[in-house]
Amino acid sequence: NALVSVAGLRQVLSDVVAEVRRSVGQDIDGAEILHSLLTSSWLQSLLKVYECLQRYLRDSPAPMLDYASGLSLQALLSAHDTVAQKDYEPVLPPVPDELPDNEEATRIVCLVKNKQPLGATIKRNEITGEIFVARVIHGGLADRSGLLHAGDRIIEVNGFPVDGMEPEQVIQVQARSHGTIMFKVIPITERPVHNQTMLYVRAMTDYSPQQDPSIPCADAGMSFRRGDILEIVDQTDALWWQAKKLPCGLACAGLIPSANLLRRKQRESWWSQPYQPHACVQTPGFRRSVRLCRRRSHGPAQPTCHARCPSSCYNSLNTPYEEVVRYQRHPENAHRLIALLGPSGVGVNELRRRLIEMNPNIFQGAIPHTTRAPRGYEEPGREYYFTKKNVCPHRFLEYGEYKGHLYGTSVDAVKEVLNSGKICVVDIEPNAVQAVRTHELKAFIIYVKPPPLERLRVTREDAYITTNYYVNRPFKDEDFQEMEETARKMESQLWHFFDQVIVNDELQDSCVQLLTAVMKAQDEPQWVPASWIRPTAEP
Ligand SMILES: Nc1ncnc2c1ncn2[C@@H]1O[C@H](COP(=O)(O)OP(=O)(O)OP(=O)(O)O)[C@@H](O)[C@H]1O
Repeated sequence: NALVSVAGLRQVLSDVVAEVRRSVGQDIDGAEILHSLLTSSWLQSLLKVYECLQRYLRDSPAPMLDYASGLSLQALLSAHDTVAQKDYEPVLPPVPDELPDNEEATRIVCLVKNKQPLGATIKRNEITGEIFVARVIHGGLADRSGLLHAGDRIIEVNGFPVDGMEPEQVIQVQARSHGTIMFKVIPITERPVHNQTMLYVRAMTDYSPQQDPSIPCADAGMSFRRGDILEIVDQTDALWWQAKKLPCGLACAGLIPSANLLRRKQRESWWSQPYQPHACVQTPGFRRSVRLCRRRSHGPAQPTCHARCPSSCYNSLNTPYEEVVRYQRHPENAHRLIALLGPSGVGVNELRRRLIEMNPNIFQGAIPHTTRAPRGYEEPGREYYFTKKNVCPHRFLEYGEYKGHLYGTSVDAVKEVLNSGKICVVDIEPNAVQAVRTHELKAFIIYVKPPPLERLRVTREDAYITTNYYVNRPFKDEDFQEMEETARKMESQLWHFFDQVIVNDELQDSCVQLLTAVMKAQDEPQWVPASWIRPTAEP
């Protein structure tokens, strides 16, 4: 017995190795798999069995009584019979007697209905009136049965011939049945080859099947929000994909528009909307901090090196889904850039300053460039990099002008901190989001969100706001309202880029949350754009 079990165990372990190899081949993060594998309850149970067997081999226990082995065999057989005699619900109806002559061609499929939907959609051939299975939803009842396939022709449902019926009538027939439902089908002869590779995407837009009249079956649809991570499980249909939302609670997938279809829908709705002058978060959100003099200007927006639109307006029109992969920084690789973003006055600088103060050996800001002359106490490369040239030709994350001089944070300044082994923490404007989401900086973007108005009033009672004219004064209700308005705009345009959201209510709590998020970004697996890891991949 022990030998048989050891052989079985060996089989299970080699299956596990094969599974790990397959997953590694599919570019899943290795450490995460290993962790989930080692903590899985079944492996623990398996190891316990193994230990028992080892102990058995070592101690070679002998039965206390001669007839003990006979007794245990009897007990085993009796347990087997009890289980085998149990009636499992429900009883399936008998297979009909009169099968058509060409019985080879038909198949009787009985499915036991539970609370779940059937997980298949149907369509009618408008010329012949024949009813077909249009699609089988991945992980649904029909799919798990393995007996119904897209393209199967349905002849009867619960004994009712369905040819010529409207799809809605067929659905009514099946809805009336309780317990089991029987289909008579002519299976499709050539099933499409499923050549699925695992694909994960980040949704760059919101979608609701209930508001989409073009979806073949709204009940089979899946809604999602910008920023959600979706696992695409079926792309057979060019228009309607099947996907699951992660972290995955449901076994059953839902229908979502394919990238092409969604792009088309977005363009159509974009054209049909009344013209609005560019409504991106530009100047209203600009920080007032003196540091970079990115003052709120009352004139038109300052052009910046990265003056492209930061938000969904262009970006998500081209890429409604961004392909993502699981990425975990290797301890020897540079840290990910930590980019903080939030409406002016919310506390981005305060949080950044406190984080760096907590441990300046680990956290550091990037040193800005300026075209102004150094002051007496300033040392080049400490407060600023002093440059005579216009800062724009450098690769700048952002820059602005103050009293005729340019100030800016360059990609190189960020990289210098990262290359020194420290964690670089910067605060960015909305228009720098794209500039930090790159293969080389791999920014982890933290959005600092204002708490509700009543909490702002309480927590900011003794705080001071830096106004446009660099005057510190207590916060007023108008400041809070402006902060919330900017927050709304930022969220509506950039939500899908946020890796973490911190509501800056109690400052101490926010600092703890920030530190936790920063360490998580460096040490735990995260979803990142696939193009960061495979730079040659299509963006
Ligand atoms: N959670 C908080 N509770 C109380 N006061 C806070 C909190 N967060 C920030 N503050 C205070 O609010 C004021 C504005 O914060 P901070 O300067 O960090 O804003 P900011 O988001 O960087 O905006 P800007 O760059 O426009 O100044 C500061 O006086 C800061 O100490």
